[in-house]
Amino acid sequence: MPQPPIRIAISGALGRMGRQMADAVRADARLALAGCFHRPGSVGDGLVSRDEAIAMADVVVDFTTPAASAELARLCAERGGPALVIGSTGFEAAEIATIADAAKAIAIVRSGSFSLGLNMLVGLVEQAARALDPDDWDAEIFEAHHRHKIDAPSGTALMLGQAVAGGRDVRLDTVARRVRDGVTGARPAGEIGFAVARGGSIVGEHSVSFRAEGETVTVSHSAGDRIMFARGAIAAALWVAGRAPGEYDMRDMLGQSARA
Ligand SMILES: NC(=O)C1=CN([C@@H]2O[C@H](COP(=O)(O)OP(=O)(O)OC[C@H]3O[C@@H](n4cnc5c(N)ncnc54)[C@H](OP(=O)(O)O)[C@@H]3O)[C@@H](O)[C@H]2O)C=CC1
Ligand SMILES: O=C(O)C1=N[C@H](C(=O)O)C[C@H](O)C1
Repeated sequence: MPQPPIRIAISGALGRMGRQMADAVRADARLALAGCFHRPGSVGDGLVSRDEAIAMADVVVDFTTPAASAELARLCAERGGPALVIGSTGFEAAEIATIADAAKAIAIVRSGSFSLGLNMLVGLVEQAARALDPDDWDAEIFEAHHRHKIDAPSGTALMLGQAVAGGRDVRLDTVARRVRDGVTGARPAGEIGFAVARGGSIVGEHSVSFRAEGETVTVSHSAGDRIMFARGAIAAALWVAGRAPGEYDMRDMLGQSARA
């Protein structure tokens, strides 16, 4: 029996990822575009209101801002659905708490990267971090993005940082060095460092280096086109439709959750 298409609403539809998502959904026979919405009050250009889009959808896919995503999660939870796929990055703790609370009522997949390749790399990074003694091997994460990006380090860089911290059985926030400037002192063992570049139209470059006396191990991921983020978000939407309430990530979806 052919399944009816999953109805997808797109939040932030006029953004870089929103436009990619709308094209990808239109091109996918398993999906129907339930409605595209932008900021509240923004209509025309094929847009509907947020309320209309939510009412028509099985899943909302959201690439906007942390504040907009948290508000959307609260709203969907209040109504008992639809499910959510959140790709926004740069969250504060309070916004993460709002999303966690909403996930008690609806299913939410949230990831700093919907790239399948990147999520595979996260597993490799965790494995390397587990194998390489932090007293000898310094972990440093580098990311580069286009000039329009507003948050740093990127959501992906923070995922990679979590993977290093997870492999070392430490909490990232206790060892992360997100910025260096001035006389910083020598590098403490166990620190996880972040470096950031912004410019031009770079879609997304990430690398993790482990450096010891006399040798370096580097793994990296290079994004050439936003379409693969859209394809990953579609895979997440198909996976989360009709799923029990809870907060999920790409690794749950790929069957390799490392969560305690
Ligand atoms: N997880 C992943 O795989 C990926 C994540 N991202 C993340 O997704 C987010 C969006 O990225 P990108 O598309 O490049 O950014 P854009 O700025 O191009 O798009 C975001 C859009 O959201 C709109 N917006 C703001 N507030 C609301 C609201 N309350 N309701 C609906 N729409 C709203 C913005 O409108 P306005 O222009 O008027 O401000 C903007 O058009 C970022 O956090 C980015 O880091 C990006 C790529 C992949
Ligand atoms: O803002 C972007 O463009 C991207 N954001 C995500 C992030 O913060 O890691 C994913 C991707 O790198 C593109």
